[in-house]
Amino acid sequence: MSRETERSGEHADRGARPIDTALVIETRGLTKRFGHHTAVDDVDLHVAEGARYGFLGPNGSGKTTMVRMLLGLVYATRGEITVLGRPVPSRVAEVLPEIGAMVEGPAAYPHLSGRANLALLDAAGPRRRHARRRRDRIEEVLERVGLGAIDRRPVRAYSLGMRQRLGLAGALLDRPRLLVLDEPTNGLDPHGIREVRDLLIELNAAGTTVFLSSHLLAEIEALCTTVGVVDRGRLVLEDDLDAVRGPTGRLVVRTPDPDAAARLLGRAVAERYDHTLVVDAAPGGPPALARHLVEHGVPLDGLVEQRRSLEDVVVSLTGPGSDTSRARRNGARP
Ligand SMILES: Nc1ncnc2c1ncn2[C@@H]1O[C@H](COP(=O)(O)OP(=O)(O)OP(=O)(O)O)[C@@H](O)[C@H]1O
Repeated sequence: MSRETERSGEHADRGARPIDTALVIETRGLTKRFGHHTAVDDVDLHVAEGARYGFLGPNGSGKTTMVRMLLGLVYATRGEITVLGRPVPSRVAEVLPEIGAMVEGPAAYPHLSGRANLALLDAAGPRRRHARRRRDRIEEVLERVGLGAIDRRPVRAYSLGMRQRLGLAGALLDRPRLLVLDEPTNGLDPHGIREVRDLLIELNAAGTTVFLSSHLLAEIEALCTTVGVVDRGRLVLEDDLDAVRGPTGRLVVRTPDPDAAARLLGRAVAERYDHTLVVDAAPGGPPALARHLVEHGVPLDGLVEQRRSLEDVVVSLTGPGSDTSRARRNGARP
């Protein structure tokens, strides 16, 4: 799948294209304006069933607005949304029971305990009829998000990380087919971030499609299979992460004797640091270069294709955060 999006130009066939049922989220020409400001601008999003989709963009680029529209919490100015095969917002009530969501930080009653909050959520959800199993469901999701040991303290005494986990527990209550999470690791320490990542990978392996927004490139890179990059409301890239991080046409050579390697390879060496050389690829690829080096007595620790980093791609496609650039235009200090 490769869908580098057009920066301008309308999609003539947009209205005529049938809905792709392999997609759990699809938007066409989705636009949201707040007054004169366009927060989301003509976005065609494609989230495949089973994907871990990372919606990446700088602060103020429109991620939260997009997520809120997907859940029917904000109405679009223009465009169409289909989630799990149903149009949103007109039939959002039919799909919400299959979606676990956490938007703009977890919402909870601060004077109640985490368990009491989950019990209220559970009672309001589609499983409310199975009240006898409520306690088990709550313990199961608390365990999954690493809050199995919480006591009766009210949520107002929780750290931001604990609230985030509680929000995630709430999103998991109904074993959703689709998880929509806005900045799910906000406020977590590195240990917590890793736990949430492992949990999302585990849920995804069991069949849940994961859509998450983040401004954290490393988080998307470590977790996602597909990435959508948004910049000032526009989707500037949507592709599989493997394709985005495609080969650069160079090879990375690690050797205990970089001087000998550099002498042998001459002008093919594009960069050099410590025991690593970045070399223009020649015909035959890594095997031919490895043979050439070893035949000339250059010992090798490793030799791999160099791949573009997600960071390089994103920086080349995006500007500074839209809030920053707007502030600059208005003469304020960033
Ligand atoms: N209700 C609103 N009224 C007016 N402007 C809004 C409203 N909600 C969002 N915006 C503006 O729309 C733009 C996109 O905001 P949004 O919160 O969607 O961005 P974001 O990518 O989620 O940012 P962050 O990463 O900082 O949360 C911003 O410039 C924001 O100020």
